[in-house]
Amino acid sequence: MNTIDMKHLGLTETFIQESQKYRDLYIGRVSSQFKSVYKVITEKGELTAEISGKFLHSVRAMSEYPSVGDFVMVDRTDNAQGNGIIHHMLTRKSVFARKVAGTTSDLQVVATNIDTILICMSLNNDFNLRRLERYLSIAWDSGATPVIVLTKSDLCKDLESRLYDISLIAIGVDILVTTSLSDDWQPVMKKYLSGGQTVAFIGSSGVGKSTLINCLLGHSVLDTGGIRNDDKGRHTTTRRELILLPGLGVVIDTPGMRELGIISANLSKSFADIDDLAAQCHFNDCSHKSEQKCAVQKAIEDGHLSVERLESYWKLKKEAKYDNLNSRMIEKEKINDIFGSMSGMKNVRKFFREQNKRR
Ligand SMILES: Nc1nc2c(ncn2[C@@H]2O[C@H](COP(=O)(O)OP(=O)(O)OP(=O)(O)O)[C@@H](O)[C@H]2O)c(=O)[nH]1
Ligand SMILES: [Zn+2]
Repeated sequence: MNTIDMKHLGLTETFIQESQKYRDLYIGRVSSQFKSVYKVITEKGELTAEISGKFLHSVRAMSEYPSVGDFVMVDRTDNAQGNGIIHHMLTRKSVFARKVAGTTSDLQVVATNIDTILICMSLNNDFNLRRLERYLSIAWDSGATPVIVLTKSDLCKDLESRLYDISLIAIGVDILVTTSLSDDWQPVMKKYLSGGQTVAFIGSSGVGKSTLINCLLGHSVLDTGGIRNDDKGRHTTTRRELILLPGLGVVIDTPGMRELGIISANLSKSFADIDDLAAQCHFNDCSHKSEQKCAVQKAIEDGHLSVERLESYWKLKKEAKYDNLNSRMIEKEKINDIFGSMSGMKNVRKFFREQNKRR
């Protein structure tokens, strides 16, 4: 088995230091999770592992279970003597969570320890500024840094005006223009992956996320919207969720990142312009609808702010009803909501097991 350079897998000094608390264990990174079975990459390769009983009992909230991207302490580096046991999880630097479809209150950690979220939007029919605002809000909330990746530039005739429109809503965010017909964009994108950094791609189906990942890899690991793989491909149905780019870093590509349901959003960053205006309204609790001396309405009248952007802000605000909390805090709130009145952790564990069954 090849040895893996753990630095390229995202292992930083901070994680190494924290790991030193745990003797006789090895550091690994979770590459996939299916029910209670994890795949963990260590320096010796990938192994199958499960959580120790003690870990299970120490868990206080669902978000404390390991997810794809987490660094964990595991008791072995291969499966020669059976499944590994995960004893601890190292402190996360970012958390990407979403609400579980069909329920109003569950929040699920989708992926962790992402440095950069590459928000993909195609320059042809998928182009939609309101959707971009939504993705930016989600990305900022996770603790990772968003970058806008505009795809399929070969299909776009008015790039200049699109870039201008985006510059008005994506304050302080890098923008990258790509097309699968050339690889001019690759050096810039690789900047976000160098030195073992972790990126994740989000964006609507069909915008070209898999195509970009395959281009970066130089070969095809992911099915794209085109022709299906050959027979070999069909049998290897479990898709890779954590992809190591040799000499660079890590791409996280989990189904959860692709199916963004209702969101947890940080609007103070993605709509900083509206917040700044609101601070100038005459009334502290101005709703920017019909109040006198409303700076937001004034900006609309003066043409400095579009009605669509304000409506998008309201819509997201309503959707993300816990709008002042970030994902991590919401996770805690949810647990309190769900289990506060019941008999504690027994229920949390039961809930987690049922969650697993449902997946
Ligand atoms: N013209 C053009 N087509 C592209 C480009 N990038 C991708 N495509 C095509 O767009 C289609 C969808 O690409 P995918 O990479 O599968 O899209 P995806 O975002 O991974 O889609 P999901 O897996 O559904 O999330 C495929 O037919 C690609 O060949 C591009 O730069 N230009
Ligand atoms: Zn106002």
